[in-house]
Amino acid sequence: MKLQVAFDCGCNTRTICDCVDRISGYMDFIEVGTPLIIEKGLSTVRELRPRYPHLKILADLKIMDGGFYEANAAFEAGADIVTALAAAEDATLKGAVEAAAKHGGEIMVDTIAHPDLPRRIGELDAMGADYICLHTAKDTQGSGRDFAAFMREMRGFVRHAKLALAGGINPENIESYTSMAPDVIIIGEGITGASDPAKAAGIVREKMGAH
Ligand SMILES: O=C([C@H](O)CO)[C@H](O)[C@H](O)COP(=O)(O)O
Repeated sequence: MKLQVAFDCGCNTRTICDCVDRISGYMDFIEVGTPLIIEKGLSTVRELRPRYPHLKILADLKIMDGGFYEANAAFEAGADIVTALAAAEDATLKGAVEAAAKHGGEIMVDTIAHPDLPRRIGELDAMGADYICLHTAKDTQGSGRDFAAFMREMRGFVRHAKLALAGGINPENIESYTSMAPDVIIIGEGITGASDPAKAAGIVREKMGAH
């Protein structure tokens, strides 16, 4: 089980490096988050690439159109994994998968807000998504809904792709997610927003165990 740490709002290359330098022993993937890419483009990916050759870099583009072009740009900047949205057209997702094949990279398809996941997950698997991410949107995290239960139901539809889980996961609730045996656990604020990110990452890694 891999740990992806997401760097989103208010981050920049310096603050990411300050945090990664303290927690790199606990983590596997650096996520350059969507808000950061909207603010700074792909420059953060370019700056982080040479500094962390041992960590995978995921560019959270959440591609909705222009699949080949946008994914290709992120791989050229140095990303190992690029995200696209399950709600995109098949042609878009196939283009992103094609760009990944060109660069030896991978595509993570984010199912956020998709209305018919049981059907779409099967199609994503068939299109060659490397990862399928079940994702609770930041804007719904406080709604009181049991998102872990929904993910547990949906994870059964993922047959071939690696499974990633994201959205509101933290050191306190992580067992509800590790119990689904995902390939990747994605955590943003639960680590980056903690008063002691190294302590939070250590607890998370311990609870992820030897998986
Ligand atoms: O992808 C994300 C979100 O859509 C904002 O761009 C986050 O990186 C992901 O949800 C993980 O962040 P937390 O919910 O803070 O753990």
